Amino acid sequence: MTEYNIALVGFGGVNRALAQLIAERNQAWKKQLGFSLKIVGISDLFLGSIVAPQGLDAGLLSKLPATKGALAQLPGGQVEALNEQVIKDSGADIIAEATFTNPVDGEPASTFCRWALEQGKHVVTTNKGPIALHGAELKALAQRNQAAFEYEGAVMSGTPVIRMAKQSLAGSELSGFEGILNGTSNFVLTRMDAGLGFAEAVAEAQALGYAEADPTADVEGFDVRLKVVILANELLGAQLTVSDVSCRGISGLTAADLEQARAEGARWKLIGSAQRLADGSLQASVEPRLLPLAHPLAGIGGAINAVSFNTELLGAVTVSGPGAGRIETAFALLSDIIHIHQSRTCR
Ligand SMILES: NC(=O)C1=CN([C@@H]2O[C@H](COP(=O)(O)OP(=O)(O)OC[C@H]3O[C@@H](n4cnc5c(N)ncnc54)[C@H](O)[C@@H]3O)[C@@H](O)[C@H]2O)C=CC1
Ligand SMILES: N[C@@H](CC=O)C(=O)O
Repeated sequence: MTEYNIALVGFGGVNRALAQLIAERNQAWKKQLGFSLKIVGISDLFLGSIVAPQGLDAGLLSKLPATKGALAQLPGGQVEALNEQVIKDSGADIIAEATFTNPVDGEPASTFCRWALEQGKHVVTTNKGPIALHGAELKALAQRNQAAFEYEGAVMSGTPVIRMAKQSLAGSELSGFEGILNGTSNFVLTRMDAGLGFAEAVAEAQALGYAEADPTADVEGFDVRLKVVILANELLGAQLTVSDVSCRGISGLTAADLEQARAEGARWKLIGSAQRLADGSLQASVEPRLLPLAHPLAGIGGAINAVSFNTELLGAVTVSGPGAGRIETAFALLSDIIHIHQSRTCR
């Protein structure tokens, strides 16, 4: 039975939910999955940091008060976020990186990934910045150091999309995709349809742990733009950058627009898409689209997301499931760890 030492970088909603899952399920994982996880370090900008090669109590951690420097209350804990020390010196085999997504340059999360990969430590991350903005470099670094770099949760949270499409749609001649790829904006549109104001709906999405630290990224489409870049580069062999994807969010939609759509038997949805054109070029966009109710994406409500892959051999293949949520996204980290474990033990 394998025990992986894991360090958590960023201890907000997602990594705290991972600690909760470890506390509740580690024993069951030994039997079901053939491994368990020991938390040997945590760092967080707000909570501080701790290195504990002997292992930390995941149950206690998942209930740590969300107060400034709270990790300093634990023996050996510090008020400062000593990210580099936690990544390099905690004895971690795996770094779970879940700090803020920076949609402009992907930092400092990309540097956290580099520190880990340079030392041959595996990285699992839900952060979209490093993959969308530095994906090729980080994948090459991982390969050079025989480390895994996994990021299933970066698109559609714990709903299997990236690995599923890469593995199971290989050979199907994928030509593009369109999808609802942001839980917050879809939740906001659904709540506005039920009569809530825009700001109240955004506040609800924040309270439920769906929104980015700055929800502008959700409602202006910047988050979906990163996801379109990730999917296009992973699945369509593209080398897109964010500037290749036109982007408009939902902040311009009013209650009157939604009401008019209802009257016309349609719904507004924020759609991210990329399509390979006949000349081989790729057209990619993020924009609100008015969908007739019969459209497969029109009925997707709340924080649920869905993506339809266009393939030559199967036609459209649509995957739907949670697009955001703390436990849902922590599951994505678990699925990355399972993938790492299986790749190394089932050769
Ligand atoms: N919450 C969700 O539903 C999903 C989140 N994600 C991504 O996962 C990541 C984490 O999400 P959440 O946990 O919800 O966010 P969060 O905002 O709850 O937590 C992020 C944590 O990272 C810490 N942090 C920020 N910068 C840091 C730095 N430089 N050094 C150390 N710690 C730092 C913050 O103090 C905060 O506690 C984000 O990148 C987000 O975009 C991806 C899919 C779904
Ligand atoms: N804020 C994002 C979280 C997942 O990427 C969303 O709402 O989809």
